[in-house]
Amino acid sequence: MIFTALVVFGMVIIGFWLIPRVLSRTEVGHVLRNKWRDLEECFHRHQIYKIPRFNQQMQENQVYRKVLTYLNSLPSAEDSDFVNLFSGDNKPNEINLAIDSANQVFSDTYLGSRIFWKFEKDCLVLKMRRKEKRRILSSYLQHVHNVTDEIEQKTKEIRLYINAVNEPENGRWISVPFSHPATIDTSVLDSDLKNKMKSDLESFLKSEQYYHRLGRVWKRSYLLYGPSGTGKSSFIAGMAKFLRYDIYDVDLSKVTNDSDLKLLLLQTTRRSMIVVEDLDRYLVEKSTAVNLSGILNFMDGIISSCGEERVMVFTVSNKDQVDPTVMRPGRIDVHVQFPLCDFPAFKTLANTHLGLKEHKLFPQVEEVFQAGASLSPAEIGEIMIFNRGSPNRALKNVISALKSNTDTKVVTVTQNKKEESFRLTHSVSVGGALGVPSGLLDHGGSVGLPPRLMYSGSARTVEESHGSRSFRRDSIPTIKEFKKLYGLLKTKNNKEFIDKENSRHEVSVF
Ligand SMILES: Nc1ncnc2c1ncn2[C@@H]1O[C@H](COP(=O)(O)OP(=O)(O)OP(=O)(O)O)[C@@H](O)[C@H]1O
Ligand SMILES: [Mg+2]
Repeated sequence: MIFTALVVFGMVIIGFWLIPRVLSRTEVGHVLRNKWRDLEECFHRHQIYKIPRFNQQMQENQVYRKVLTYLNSLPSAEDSDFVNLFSGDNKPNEINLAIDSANQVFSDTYLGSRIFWKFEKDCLVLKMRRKEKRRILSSYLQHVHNVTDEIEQKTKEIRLYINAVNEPENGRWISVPFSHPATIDTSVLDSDLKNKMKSDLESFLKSEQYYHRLGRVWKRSYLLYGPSGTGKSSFIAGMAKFLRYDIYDVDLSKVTNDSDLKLLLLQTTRRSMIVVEDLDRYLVEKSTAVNLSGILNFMDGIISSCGEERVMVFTVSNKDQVDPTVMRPGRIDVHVQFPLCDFPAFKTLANTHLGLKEHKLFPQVEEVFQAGASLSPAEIGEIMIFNRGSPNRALKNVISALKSNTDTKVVTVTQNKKEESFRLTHSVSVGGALGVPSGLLDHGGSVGLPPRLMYSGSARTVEESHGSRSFRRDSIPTIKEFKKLYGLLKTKNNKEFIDKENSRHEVSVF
């Protein structure tokens, strides 16, 4: 008797333990759950909304597209009976899941209410309890819109827009997909600075209400300043990728007047980054038809309705040459300095470019840096890339390049006044706009300096000189002349940047 009672008791326990598990893991459980939900819904009156795929003009209904994106992101979509697999649009190796319209119902939960979606011929059907529609309908649709926006923002292809001269049929901008490999993390800069920049950008993205409460245009402006080859353009690429914003790269030399600049701004879209590179050069050389007030108005985004949700980025080599009104707080919100390479930055480059964490030549490199030598990260990076097959040779070449830089400086100090009047405003460049290389490597180079710097005659290699002598843009200077110029340039850059050592990697948020 006792034995039978124990057996029954054991079976009841096993039954209670086993049945829920079997039901939760088998098709039977799934079907039963669905049937129970259907039964539950039978006791409620429902409201039905239809979202047609096409409008009366047979154009795609944007709401339909958004809802479809939203439904694909729901966990119930992943668990549904049929799922389609597609390769990614931009990444063919990626496999994406997409819901199948075959007679399936997708359920969603919002503010405690259950909502059902299903496909019908060329439309999506939304079903919710009638008594709940007032409470949740509009905020649910807003929620769908927000989630979709976020997904689209994350997955959208970034484009680079360039202002063309007179292309009225296609608008003033022409665009290409932007696939620059640089990110904020790959920039060799102080990691604290990079984190500050990331959180600044992140907080900008979330600040719409804040800006509007203050009656301000929702935009933020950054000034990236530092000598050529210090990574400003690459950083812009990283910022755009971080924000997932399109880039509008304004070439001021192609802008015909102030109103043309306004027109360009009008034709940019929300969530974009407007970039003006080398602003100091345009202002000093007056090589643009836009005058200072035109640039100031452009920076202020006076046409507020078309200046919303924009990030503006300006780069300059020399901040001191820029009219202070351009940089007043509010017009430029954040200043970021891009310094020449120092020893810690060199070590990062050695690690990323050559895979070296330590090396017996590092103390020697440090010594040369301590003696005041410096090159841009671009110059050092080029030496490393060129010699990447032999880290030893790469380091030796970096040392000789740095030493020749210091030696030339010593010579420069003793040079007569006439030679000192050489002054380059924007002279050595290894990267074009947004880091697109502007010249081909010439492999005939010898020690240290990257061959491109030694031998390239590309337009940007020696761009301008002020003073008693000048090189034509297309002339190729002799190595001796070039080194002389190069040394003089570095003296100027070093002085500026050593003077500013205390404010190194400054981010000032006004
Ligand atoms: N701080 C850095 N971190 C990583 N890479 C860098 C850095 N500085 C320069 N480089 C590399 O050097 C090349 C040139 O850099 P970039 O064009 O961004 O410099 P820049 O400051 O914009 O120069 P310019 O003022 O001449 O336009 C790029 O390939 C970039 O990857
Ligand atoms: Mg640049």
